[in-house]
This record gives sequence, structure tokens and C-alpha cells, in this order.
Amino acid sequence: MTTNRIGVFGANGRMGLALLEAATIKEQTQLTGAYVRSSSSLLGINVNQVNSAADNSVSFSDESTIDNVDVLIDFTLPAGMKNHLKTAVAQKIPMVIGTTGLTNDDMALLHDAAKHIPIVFARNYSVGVNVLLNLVQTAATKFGDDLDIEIFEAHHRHKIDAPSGTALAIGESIAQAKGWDHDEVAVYDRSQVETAKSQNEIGYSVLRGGDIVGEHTAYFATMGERLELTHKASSRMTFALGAIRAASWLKNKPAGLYDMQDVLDLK
Ligand SMILES: NC(=O)C1=CN([C@@H]2O[C@H](COP(=O)(O)OP(=O)(O)OC[C@H]3O[C@@H](n4cnc5c(N)ncnc54)[C@H](OP(=O)(O)O)[C@@H]3O)[C@@H](O)[C@H]2O)C=CC1
Ligand SMILES: O=C(O)C1=N[C@H](C(=O)O)C[C@H](O)C1
Repeated sequence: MTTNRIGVFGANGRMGLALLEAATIKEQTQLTGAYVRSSSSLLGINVNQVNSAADNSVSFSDESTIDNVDVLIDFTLPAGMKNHLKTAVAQKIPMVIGTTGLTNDDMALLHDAAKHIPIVFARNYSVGVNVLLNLVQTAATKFGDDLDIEIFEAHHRHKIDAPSGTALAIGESIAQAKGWDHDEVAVYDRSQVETAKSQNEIGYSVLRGGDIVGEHTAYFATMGERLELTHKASSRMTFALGAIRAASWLKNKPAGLYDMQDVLDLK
């Protein structure tokens, strides 16, 4: 197996810094690019000075100077991801994307780009959440129709998008199993509603605080019993190592849009 050379966008972000470390420690993987914005004060600084576990032969560089990279990884914001996607397509470099908060239009861009390069897009790169996406389908279809389905998620105080990408992925997985259109059954706010809920809905609730890495619970509540399926991430390295695993899996794949369940053979 040849070494997979990894370039990381948003290399100074919370996930970016974890990815620099994950690409350094994972076997058969080499960190070759750590990209920050052209305005960043980190340009030219060794990555090791910011994360002591990252490869000390690599310095932060401008995101327009990509060289010696087999797979690019993006955990940034939607605006950054869209620019980075254009770069990857222009240079024909496969891409692993973890950025959340994408709109339907952003998703259409991903589908278009995937006609030209292989892309893994996942809203959560942990093994546990990807197993959970299957478990919720079983739960959603075994209780009958008298069932209330709610999803709760909790994240750190800095998180911008809500509900989290993972919560939405869980909801979409449930909707698929029930044969529902997710956009029609998703309920994000009950504060203005003065009627009781119906059984054909998926309710979302959100907590933001402190340093919570990421917690998700799917509730399946009926008369007399309730099933709660919970996943708790305790380290960003879980996501970063998952993304590096996806990058290794992706290296010689044909153009197309894949997800972490493809990588983990969970479909
Ligand atoms: N799929 C998964 O498993 C996971 C996904 N995520 C997602 O990853 C994303 C990043 O999370 P996190 O690391 O906590 O966020 P941070 O805010 O810590 O980092 C964001 C990074 O993106 C960069 N960035 C933002 N906008 C742009 C832009 N327009 N162009 C170029 N770079 C840009 C920032 O650069 P600068 O500092 O210069 O602003 C920064 O380096 C979020 O969408 C989050 O939901 C997070 C964890 C796991
Ligand atoms: O922003 C985060 O931190 C996370 N974002 C992802 C999401 O939106 O689901 C994944 C993980 O929960 C951490």
C-alpha cells in the first residue's frame, strides 16, 4: 500500500488541528499540506508550534499553493468548503468533506463536483454514529404507528449550525425508513404552535454549551415504554481519525459521492 498524502483546509480550526495530528500518526499516511486563509498570521509557521503532535516538517501555507497531495480534507464553513471544492475539481484531487450546515444548493454543488472527482461527504466520521444511523431505522419501524420520534443534540458553545449535521442525518435516516419526506415531517420549533403534536413528525431540540464535543439521542416514545439511543463523542480525534480513514479508502475510487457508511461497509 502506498502512502496517502493529505492536505488539510482550515488547518487552524478545532477540527483542522485534530486532522494535522491524525494525518501525522496514522500509518501509511503523510501530512503534506496545512492550508489557512491568505490573511492568516500563521502563514509560514511550523504546524508543530501550534499542535505539538503534528508533523514538524510541514508549515501552514496559503490554500492556493496545493502540491504533493493525494486527498484534500475540508472541515470549515459552507463558504470555505465551496471554494475548496472548486480547487479540488480544478486540480482533480479527491476530497473528504465534514463541513456541516450545508443548504440544498450547496448539496447540489457537491453532487455536480462528484461527477468529476471522488468525494466522501459525511456529517459525522465516528464509527458509532454511522452504526446509529442503521439502528434508528430498526427502531423507527418496529414500534408501529403510535410512536413519537424526537432527536436531541448537544455541542460546544462555539458551534454555529443547528440542529447539527449529525442530528439531521439521524432524522433523514429515520424518515427514509418510515417512507416520509424529511422536510415535511421535521419540526424545529414548537414555541408558536398551540396544538398537540402528531405522530408523523420528527422533533429536534438543541443544547449549546461549554466544551461538549458532540452528543446525540434519538427518542422513540410510545405508551408504556421509551427507547433512547445515544451516541457521545468525547474527542475530536474520533472524527479526525475517521476522516483520515475515509481518505485512505477514497484514494483510488472512481468519481462519485460516497459517505462514511460506504467507507465502513455499513450499507
Ligand atoms: N463531519 C464530522 O464528523 C464533523 C464535522 N464538523 C464540522 O466541521 C466544521 C468545522 O468545525 P470546527 O473545526 O469546530 O470549526 P472552527 O471554527 O474551529 O474552524 C473552522 C475553520 O474553517 C476556516 N474557515 C472558515 N470559513 C472559511 C472560508 N470562507 N475560507 C477558508 N477557510 C474558512 C477557519 O479559518 P479562520 O480561522 O481563518 O476563520 C477555521 O480554520 C463545522 O461545520 C462542523 O460542524 C466538526 C466535527 C466533526
Ligand atoms: O461542530 C461540531 O463540533 C460537530 N459537528 C458535526 C455535526 O454538526 O453533526 C459532527 C459532530 O457532532 C461535531
